[in-house]
Amino acid sequence: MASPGSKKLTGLVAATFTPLTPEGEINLAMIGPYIDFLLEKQGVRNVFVNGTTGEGMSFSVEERKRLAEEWCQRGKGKLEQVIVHVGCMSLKDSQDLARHAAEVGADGIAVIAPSFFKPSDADALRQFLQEVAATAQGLPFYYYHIPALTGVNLRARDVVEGIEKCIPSFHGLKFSGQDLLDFGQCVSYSQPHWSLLYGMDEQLLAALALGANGAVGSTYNYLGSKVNSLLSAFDKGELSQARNLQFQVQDVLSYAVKQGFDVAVNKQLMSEVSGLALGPPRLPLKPCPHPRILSIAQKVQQVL
Ligand SMILES: CC(=O)N[C@@H]([C@@H](O)[C@H](O)[C@H](O)CO)[C@@H](O)CC(=O)C(=O)O
Repeated sequence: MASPGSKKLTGLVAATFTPLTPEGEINLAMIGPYIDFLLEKQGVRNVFVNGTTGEGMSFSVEERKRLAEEWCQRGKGKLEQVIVHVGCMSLKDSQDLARHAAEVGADGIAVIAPSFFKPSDADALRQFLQEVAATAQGLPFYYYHIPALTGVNLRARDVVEGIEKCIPSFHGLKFSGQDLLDFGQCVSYSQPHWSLLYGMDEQLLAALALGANGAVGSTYNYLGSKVNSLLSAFDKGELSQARNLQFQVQDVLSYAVKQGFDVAVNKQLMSEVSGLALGPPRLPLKPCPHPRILSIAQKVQQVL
């Protein structure tokens, strides 16, 4: 298990897809080859498991445990960090997953806002996060902000207000929102050991300019190498090169959106580009016709 003084999470973090068999069962055998692909072909050394891209909310607690365990075991000595998303509608399920993540050697956990019964204010959400974090004390904890999917439109800046008083293991946030005012205010409030991870791949450069330390996203599964170049151009102050690389990512994503882009399409795209058989999505997501995937994959190949 990671210690409180563990290495700060920076750089690219792939929000992983969950491999399924053609029959729709979790396919643990794909995780080893998936890790090798990320390391060898994308230069991506961190993963975010069971999140949105990984359809985490569509799996049972038992399935999520088996997935977390496999990613931690296979990633040991290879990946730098495995962050496990443990958010659920039920506080008890989240606590169970958080405890389990600590037991299997995750490097951190993240929690999304519950979205059926929504927290009425930032304090209610902080209390929910606190009760989850307390079951995995010492394991770095990240708040996962994704208002477009949760419908919880609390400002992240309000959520992190005084958060370390109730969550001593708080290490930062994964900000998957468009509101760069809110993101900037989180950065300016943050502590040096926090990681501010941005989650909208199409506008990462803007978040880097505001002080993001890294990024968690779905496209880093297959555009990781390209976006690593963007990060190093930005670090060297080569802004026009960084902008050019961001524009290429934007071209791919705006093309994909025009074709119809969701987690199911994205997963099939990853299978097509990587050659890894990741299988179908789980219902309610539905597979998409293959020609559409091929056309988006061609667009991806053009920028590689
Ligand atoms: C809504 C959504 O899926 N957002 C993605 C992005 O990486 C997104 O796919 C990308 O910016 C393209 O729109 C991530 O923020 C999600 C994520 O990190 C996760 O899987 O937990």
